[in-house]
Amino acid sequence: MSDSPGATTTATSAYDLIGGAPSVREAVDRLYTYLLADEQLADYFDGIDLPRLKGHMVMLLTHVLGGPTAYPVENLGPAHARLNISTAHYQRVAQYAAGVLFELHVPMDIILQVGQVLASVQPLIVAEPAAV
Ligand code: HEM
Repeated sequence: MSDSPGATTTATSAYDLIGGAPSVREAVDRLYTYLLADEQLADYFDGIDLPRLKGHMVMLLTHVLGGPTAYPVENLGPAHARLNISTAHYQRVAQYAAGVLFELHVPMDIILQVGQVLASVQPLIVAEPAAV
């Protein structure tokens, strides 16, 4: 047991573990580079304010990793509602997100943790099949 003044019991967040803000920014930059280069996905981002979108994604990823920024997850529904996103396209984006984290040597446990959060917001992002 240590009572030294500098001792801390604060658990290191996944955010700190992967290198904090610079790592998150790099992950988001790479993610949108891949999404815009994918011909199945690029059209969704036509006319979108990309710096603003990246800023929100940085906030979301920071939030998910236990970092200092909050992002109201309930905003995801309204943000994607008009886009009519299919499950296949959702999966494509989620796979790119996992791939980017892997590329940046993020530990697999954290990638899986992020993946669970992405899965939990899938219903907010994917359009329900139209009732006929
Ligand atoms: C995989 C899970 C996804 C997450 C976590 C996510 C996250 C986000 C976030 C944080 C925003 C910004 C919302 C705001 O303005 O506050 C956003 C907007 C947007 N997302 Fe996603 N997204 C996902 C999937 C997708 C998919 C699958 C597509 C299309 C294939 C997509 C296309 C867009 C577009 C075009 C916008 C901009 C909407 C606008 O400003 O009008 N997203 N997304």
